[in-house]
Amino acid sequence: MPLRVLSVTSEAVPFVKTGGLADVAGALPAAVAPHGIEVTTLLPGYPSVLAKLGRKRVVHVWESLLGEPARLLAGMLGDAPLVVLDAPGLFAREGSPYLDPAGRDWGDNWHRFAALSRAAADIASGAMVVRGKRRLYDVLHAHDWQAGMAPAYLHWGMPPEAPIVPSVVTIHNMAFQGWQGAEVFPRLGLPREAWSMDGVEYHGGVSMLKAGLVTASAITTVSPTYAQEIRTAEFGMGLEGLIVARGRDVSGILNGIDGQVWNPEVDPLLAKRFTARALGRRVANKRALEAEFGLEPGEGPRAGGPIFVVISRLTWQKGMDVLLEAVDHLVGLGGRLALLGSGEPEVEAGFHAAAARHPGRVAVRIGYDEALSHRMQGGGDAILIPSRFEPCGLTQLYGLAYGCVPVVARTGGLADTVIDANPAALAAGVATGVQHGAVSYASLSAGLSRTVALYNRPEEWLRLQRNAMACDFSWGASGKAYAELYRSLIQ
Ligand SMILES: Nc1ncnc2c1ncn2[C@@H]1O[C@H](COP(=O)(O)OP(=O)(O)O[C@H]2O[C@H](CO)[C@@H](O)[C@H](O)[C@H]2O)[C@@H](O)[C@H]1O
Repeated sequence: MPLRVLSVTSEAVPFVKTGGLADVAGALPAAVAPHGIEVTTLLPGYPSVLAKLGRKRVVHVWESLLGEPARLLAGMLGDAPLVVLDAPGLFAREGSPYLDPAGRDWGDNWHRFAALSRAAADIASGAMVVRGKRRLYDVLHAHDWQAGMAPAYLHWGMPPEAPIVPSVVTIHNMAFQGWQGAEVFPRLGLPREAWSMDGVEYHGGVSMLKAGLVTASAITTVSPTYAQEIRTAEFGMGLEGLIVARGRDVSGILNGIDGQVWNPEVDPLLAKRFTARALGRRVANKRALEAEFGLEPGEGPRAGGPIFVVISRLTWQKGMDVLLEAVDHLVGLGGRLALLGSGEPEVEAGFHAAAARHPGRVAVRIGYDEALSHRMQGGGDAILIPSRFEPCGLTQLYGLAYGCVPVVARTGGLADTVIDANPAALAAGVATGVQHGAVSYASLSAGLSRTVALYNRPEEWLRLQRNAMACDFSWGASGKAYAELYRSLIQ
C-alpha cells in the first residue's frame, strides 16, 4: 500500500495560482508518486476552485469548523486525489485568494487559514470515511503560513485517542508569517499551553508560520542555500533563532519544473519550437516578441541587441526597485527590456515611466499572463532575476530550459541553480548564466555589462545557452528527496 500524505496548501496549479507555491504544490503529487507515495491535496474552496472541480461529491461535513459550517468535497488533481474545503463564509470571495478588491489582506485571513489548518489536522487524523473505513494519513505536509497551524493542531488540538501523525512544514517564503494580534488566540480553539514563547506566541501576537515551525516533525525549504540563509538575521525575518534551534530537522530540497509544460521542443505556445541543437530557430520567437512588445526590430540574428525579460511579482523581494535604477544603464549598453508582472503600484508606475523614456527599447505589460510568459522565455535572450532573497525561484529554471540565459543575484536557490560565467567556468565550458552580488545599483549594473559583453561574443553565448538547456531540473531528484523525508518520519 502506498504511503499516504496530506498536502495542505492555499494554492495549486491548475486550480488557483498567484505564485511559485502553486507550481510546486501542483507538481508534488506526480513528483513523489513514482516512489510509492500517494499525495492528497487539500485546497480552500475559492469560487475558481469550486468551478473547476465539477461534480461535487461531499466526503465530510463540519457543523462548526472554528465557528463556520463547512464541508469537504472530493476531486482529482491530475491522477492524484484532491479534497476541497467548501466553507462559503470563509472562501466564497471572487478575485485574489488573499486580498480584498482594494488590494488589502482580508481582515479575517487568520480565521480562513486557521480553519483550513484545523480541517487538515482533522482529515489527517481520520475524519474522512472512505468505503466505510476511516481514512488515515501517514504524514501531513503543510506549505507556508497558510497551512502553518495544521501541525500545531495535530500537536495541541487532538483528543488523546487520536492517532499520532508526523508533519512537515515547507517554507516557500519566510517573509510571510501570518501574524495576528493576541485577541485571535482564544478563537483558535487551542489549549492555553499553546500560548507561550515555545508555542504560537510571537511578539505579543500569534504567528501561524512559527506555530508550524515549532510543532512540525521536520522543516524544509526550497533550496539548500536558503536553508542555510534563514539561520541568519539577514534572511530569517526574526525566526532565525528558531531555525537554528531546530537545525537538525531543517533541510533544503530544490523545486523541480514540469517538463511537460516547460519544454521548448514541444511547447505549443511558441511561434517556433526549438532544441539546443537547433537554436537558430529561436530567432523567430525573438522577432515575434519584438512585435508583441513593440520593441525596435533588428535585422539579422543579433541586430537590435539582447532582449532582457522579466516575469515577476513586482515587489521588494524581487529587487525590482533596483532594476528600475539600472534600466538606463541597460539601454545604454544596447540592451532592450520586456517586462511582465504586477505588484507594488509605485514600481509599476516606475516601469511605465521607463518605457515612456525609452520607446522601442523598454516595454511593459502589467498583469498576469501564463502564455505570454512562455513566449518571453522562448524569445528573450536573458531573464533578469535581481532578487534580494529567493527561496528557490522557478523562472531561472524555465529560463535555463529555454536557453533564455538567467542573470541572477547570488542568493538562495538562484545561487544553487545557475553556474556563473566567471573565467574558471568559461574555461571549463560549464557556465549556464550570470550571477551578480547582493542587489545594488553597482552589482546589478556590473552583471548587466558582463552579460552584454558575453552576448557580443556569439560563440561563447551559444555555449552558455546550450549548457543551460542541458541542465536537468525536472522533479526526479527532488521527488525522491521528499519521498525519503516522508519515510524517515514514520519509522
Ligand atoms: N505576471 C506574470 N505572468 C505570468 N506568470 C507569472 C507572472 N509573475 C510570476 N509568474 C509565474 O509565477 C511563478 C513565480 O514563481 P517564483 O518561484 O519565481 O516566485 P514566488 O516568489 O512566487 O514563489 C515563492 O515560492 C516558490 C516556490 O517554492 C519559490 O521558488 C520562490 O523562491 C518563492 O519566493 C513562476 O511560475 C512565474 O513564471
